[in-house]
Amino acid sequence: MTRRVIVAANWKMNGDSALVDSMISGLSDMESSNVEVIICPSFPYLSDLNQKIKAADLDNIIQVGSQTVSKFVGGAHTGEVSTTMLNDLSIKYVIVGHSERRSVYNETSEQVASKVHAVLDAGLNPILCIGETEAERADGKIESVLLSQIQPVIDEIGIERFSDVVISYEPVWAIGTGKAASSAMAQETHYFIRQLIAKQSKQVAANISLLYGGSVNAANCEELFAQPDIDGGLVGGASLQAEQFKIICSAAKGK
Ligand SMILES: O=C[C@H](O)COP(=O)(O)O
Repeated sequence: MTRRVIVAANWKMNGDSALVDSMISGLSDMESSNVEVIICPSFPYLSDLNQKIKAADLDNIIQVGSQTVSKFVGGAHTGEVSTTMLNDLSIKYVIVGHSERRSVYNETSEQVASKVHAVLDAGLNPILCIGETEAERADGKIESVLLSQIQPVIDEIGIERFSDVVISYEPVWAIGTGKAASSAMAQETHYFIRQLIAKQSKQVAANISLLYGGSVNAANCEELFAQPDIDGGLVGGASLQAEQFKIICSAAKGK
């Protein structure tokens, strides 16, 4: 796949039917652009949001994504949701390996790799989250941590398919803290990620989309998205307000 500009909203375990409605009305004047806009609500709202996006004629601008998925295709897995079910609801994107899934639900990089594989095999688009903790950064382990999160996925799906993966670099210390990485710091890490992939395929490194996540807001998005190796963002808290989210999506236009 070729390099794309993407702004994705991760609502996490926030929101309700009222948020779906207020988001549709707040984003109703959004215009088509080079930016792929994705909204990822919790499972119960996927279908409602998708249908309302279509009804509002926004489906050529906004797509819907899931926040996680099972690596299994079906069967006795209580509480899980499969890629087949997401396809049935016409969901196009899946966030995989968010740091909250890794730390709270103990998802390993190998399990994350299996999920990415399942997502690709189902014809869906994975957004693979990677990022170091504050302690890992302080210990100078950023590069080894990122490699340990990326390599199992490449080993699982092969380097050629890796360009179909969207990566979101989210330093854990920047998530939900209001302390975003500086644009220079984020660019430096994105450049490192692209070089790391280039060692295995220059073409994949050039084509892969690298998003930044972690306290992106209306005030810092422009500077972050102006960086050459940042292709958009994965936005948590600021995506719960249509006006802020629109500003963030606009900042990615023309990249
Ligand atoms: O998936 C989104 C990230 O975890 C960022 O969340 P945040 O924008 O609330 O810091």
